[in-house]
Amino acid sequence: MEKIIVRGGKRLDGTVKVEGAKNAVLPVLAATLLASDGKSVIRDVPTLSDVYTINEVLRNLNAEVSFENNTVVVDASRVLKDEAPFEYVRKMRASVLVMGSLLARNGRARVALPGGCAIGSRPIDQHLKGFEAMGAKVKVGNGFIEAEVDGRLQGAKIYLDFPSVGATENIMMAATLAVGTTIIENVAKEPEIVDLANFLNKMGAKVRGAGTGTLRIEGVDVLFGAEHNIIPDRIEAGTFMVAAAITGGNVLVKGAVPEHLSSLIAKMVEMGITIQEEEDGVRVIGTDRMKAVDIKTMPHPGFPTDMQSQMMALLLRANGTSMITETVFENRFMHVEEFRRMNADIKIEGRSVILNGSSNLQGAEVSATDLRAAAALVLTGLVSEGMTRVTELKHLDRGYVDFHGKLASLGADIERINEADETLTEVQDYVSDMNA
Ligand SMILES: CC(=O)N[C@H]1[C@@H](OP(=O)(O)OP(=O)(O)OC[C@H]2O[C@@H](n3ccc(=O)[nH]c3=O)[C@H](O)[C@@H]2O)O[C@H](CO)[C@@H](O)[C@@H]1O
Ligand SMILES: C=C(OP(=O)(O)O)C(=O)O
Repeated sequence: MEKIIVRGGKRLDGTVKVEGAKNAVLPVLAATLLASDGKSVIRDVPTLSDVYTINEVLRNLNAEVSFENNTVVVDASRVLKDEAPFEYVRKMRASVLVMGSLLARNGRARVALPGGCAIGSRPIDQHLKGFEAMGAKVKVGNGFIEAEVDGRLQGAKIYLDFPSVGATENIMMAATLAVGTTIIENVAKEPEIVDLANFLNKMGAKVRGAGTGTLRIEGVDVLFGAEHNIIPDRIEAGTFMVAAAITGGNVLVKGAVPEHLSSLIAKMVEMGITIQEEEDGVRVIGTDRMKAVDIKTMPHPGFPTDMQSQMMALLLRANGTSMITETVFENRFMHVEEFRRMNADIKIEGRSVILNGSSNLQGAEVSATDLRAAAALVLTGLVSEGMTRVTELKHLDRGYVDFHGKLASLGADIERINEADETLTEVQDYVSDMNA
């Protein structure tokens, strides 16, 4: 088993570069299936396990896929299969994003039902409601969802009950090849939605309104492969901004786009942290006197749920009591128990967490419950007394490239080891304690 080992107490200093966004590249790669003519070339693709998984899903559907030097090339011009099996959906829920493309391209899609996951039950009823409104018949059975349409999908007016990111993306992709115009109301406004719409338009689609609450998609007859650069990962950027602040350091997060991070920046400034927008990124200068603040996660441009656990780590170092309310996912507080193992003064009250910033954090062996929790536990380790070991790194690898290496380059005392190497580390620590 692999572990990250962090020893607390180092201030971070230097520059760290952000990768392309996981949550932008996954729908963009799903959208490459819409091109029946020409290859798509997608650049700035991070080497994450989720990217390898979606590439496998595409190959399994009969697309030709290569991934080298952060560039994925997809040729989806052959006849595509229409089934995404459970082995992929189980690994990565975003596999359901191929459904809209397959339905539009083949008139049929069969995708394994995603189960629940560590952050809630995560139904996909809004995706299916959209497909049905466009004329598809949807059946659920034997662990699969099947959607089928006689001929082509038809443009429709669809209202989402909640601005779901995945439903907005899946319905948008399906609507690009529908007959007539589709209007989707109450859609998600995340930067990743805008990135997907930009890519679809480069393929020949007619998508308007991305980034606002309403999308208008005029269907076209055919889409072509296109070239695209993925936007920087605002959640990875935010995670390094917190890393800088939590250690009282001074770090330039290169590639961070301030407009994508406005709610996080506002909260960090409210805490007394200095944030400077520079030409090529965002600089964070920490302080020893951070103020407690309240946070409520919301769809974009509200505070992102994907930054909730990292912010929790940061608030454990602020002066006073903070409250964090999670409104996007029903159960995204699994990391709270792990923080308690690190001596955090923190409790769950319904959909909120109340935490006391004067906690005397102590290193412990903790287990990551999802990818952001993994990052947050490492961040807490950076400021805890003694050694923290973080396990279940498969979660971390879904969303962060070389997380420990990047933190080490900023001065953190951190390493990633196999369990077998740990005995060696313990012996080395014992020897250095004896010599001290
Ligand atoms: C790959 C990707 O981009 N993942 C992001 C995406 O996930 P994802 O697209 O799954 O998130 P959604 O915005 O769809 O989900 C938000 C909430 O809506 C609910 N819901 C969603 C769809 C539906 O049909 N019915 C329904 O009830 C979900 O259970 C959840 O409680 O947006 C989330 C919210 O910003 C982020 O945390 C994820 O990192
Ligand atoms: C929850 C996340 O991702 P996913 O939707 O892929 O599980 C995330 O990126 O924090």
